[in-house]
Amino acid sequence: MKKIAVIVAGGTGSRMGKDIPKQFLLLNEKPILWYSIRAFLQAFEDMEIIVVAHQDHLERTQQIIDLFQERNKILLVTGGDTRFASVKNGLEQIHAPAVVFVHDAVRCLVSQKLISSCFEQAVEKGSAVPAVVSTDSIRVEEGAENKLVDRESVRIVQTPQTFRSEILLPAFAQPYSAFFTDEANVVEHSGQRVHLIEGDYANIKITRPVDMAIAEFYLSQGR
Ligand SMILES: Nc1ccn([C@@H]2O[C@H](COP(=O)(O)OP(=O)(O)OP(=O)(O)O)[C@@H](O)[C@H]2O)c(=O)n1
Ligand SMILES: C[C@](O)(CO)[C@H](O)COP(=O)(O)O
Repeated sequence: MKKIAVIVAGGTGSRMGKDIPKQFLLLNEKPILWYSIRAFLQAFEDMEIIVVAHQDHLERTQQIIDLFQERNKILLVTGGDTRFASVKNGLEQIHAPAVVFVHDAVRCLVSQKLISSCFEQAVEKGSAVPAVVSTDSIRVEEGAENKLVDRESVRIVQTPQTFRSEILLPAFAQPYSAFFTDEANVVEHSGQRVHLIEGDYANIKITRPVDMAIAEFYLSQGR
């Protein structure tokens, strides 16, 4: 079965508040995106990669791709205005049955173990979406009120969200909805069940400046 990682790097990083999108910020002298590409190249010999980049940063992204000897396995595609549109643009390049990993470029600490688990579970069950239990209490706001939610029933969802292509590609033919913040929602809305697997607390999404310090720490520990 073909293995294809769609690494979405088409965002602008508004919450990070830097001059360049966060996927190009350096950790130990290498851009965040570089670590995400490396993780998938290392996971499987036959991995193919589609990197989706913002139209204003195609050249910068290609320069990162060119750092890899395996650059012939990496295709660069232009992103869209939403994460959904960026993923869809990447998926349009897939023309044969495959296991497809959709991954946030900014989750650069993803482990080999998690990528392998996602693959095995997606082959068996059709989908594998990593998620962790919240370590904080959770409350929902309802108008002026708020109430506690049983946190054991809540999951914090990560990437790579991994699916067999025959499930994922038709789901992305649906018209865009603001609820489509990840692939799990898109697939579920298409009528398919989504299978959750155990995520990894270190697999953080670099979003705000504090996350850079956390990522630096993990890298110094050999991630
Ligand atoms: N139109 C978009 C928006 C997001 N992404 C990607 O989706 C991932 C997760 O999104 P997020 O962390 O929200 O990134 P940004 O949209 O860049 O950040 P912000 O919401 O703070 O602007 C990132 O790798 C981002 O580059 C994308 O490819 N295309
Ligand atoms: C896909 C995702 O990382 C799963 O947690 C998340 O939904 C991305 O959200 P964002 O608002 O685009 O950062």
